[in-house]
Amino acid sequence: MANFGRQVSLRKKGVAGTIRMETMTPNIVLVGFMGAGKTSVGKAIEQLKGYRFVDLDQVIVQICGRSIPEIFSLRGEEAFRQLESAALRSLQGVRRTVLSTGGGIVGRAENWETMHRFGPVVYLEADWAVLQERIGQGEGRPLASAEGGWEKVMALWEKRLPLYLQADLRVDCSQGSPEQVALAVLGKLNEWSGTWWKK
Ligand SMILES: Nc1ncnc2c1ncn2[C@@H]1O[C@H](COP(=O)(O)OP(=O)(O)O)[C@@H](O)[C@H]1O
Ligand SMILES: O=C(O)C1=C[C@@H](OP(=O)(O)O)[C@@H](O)[C@H](O)C1
Ligand SMILES: [Mg+2]
Repeated sequence: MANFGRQVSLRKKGVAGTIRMETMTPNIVLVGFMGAGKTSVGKAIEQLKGYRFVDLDQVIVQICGRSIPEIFSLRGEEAFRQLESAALRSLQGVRRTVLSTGGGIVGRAENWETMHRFGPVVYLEADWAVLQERIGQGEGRPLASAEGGWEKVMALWEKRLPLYLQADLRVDCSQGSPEQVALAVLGKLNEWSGTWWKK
C-alpha cells in the first residue's frame, strides 16, 4: 500500500527537501458489492468535497459505445473484465477524483495495484439483505438479473467477500442516505490519514 499523507524524501532522486504524497495522489476509490451504493456515494462525495466523480462503468460504456448488459451479452464476461482493467489503467494520473468502481473490480490483482496507486481504497460494506434489496430486479446488472436466481448472486458475494478486505478502509453503507455514508467515508479517511484528503 502506498504511504499517503506522509513525508517522502526526494534526496535519493537528487532533489533537496521533502514533499507530501497528498500533492500527488488525492483521490478516493470506492469498492464493494453490487448495490452497496458506490455510484450514489461517489456522487455525494463529489457534491460534498468538490472532487470530480468518475464511475468506471460509465467510462467503459463511453469507450465501447454500448451499455454494460450489451457488452456482457455480445462479448462475454472475460471481455468485460479486460475492458474494465483497461478503463481503470486509462485513469492513471487523475487528481481530486472520487472513483466508483464496479463490484467485480476486486477479482484481478492488477486492478488492486492500479487502485492502490490512485489513493485510499474504501470498501462499502453491507449485509446480504440490504444488498439484495438495493439490487432489486438487477436491471442493468447482468450478473444479478432476477431470472438468474438469487443463489448464484449470493454465492458470488460470498466468494468476493475476502477480496474486498484488501481495501485500506471499511465503511458500513447499510444505514443512512448516500450523503450520510459519504460523510462517514470522509470522516474515516480523516482519522486514517490525517490531512491529505482535506485539500
Ligand atoms: N445509502 C443508501 N440508502 C438507500 N438506498 C441506497 C443507498 N445507496 C444506494 N442506494 C440505492 O441502491 C441502489 C444501488 O445503488 P448504486 O449506487 O447504484 O450501487 P452500486 O454502484 O454499488 O451498485 C440504487 O437504487 C440507489 O438509489
Ligand atoms: O459485480 C459485478 O461484477 C458488476 C458490477 C456492476 O457495477 P455495480 O457494482 O456498480 O453494480 C458492473 O460493473 C457490472 O454489471 C459487473
Ligand atoms: Mg455502480
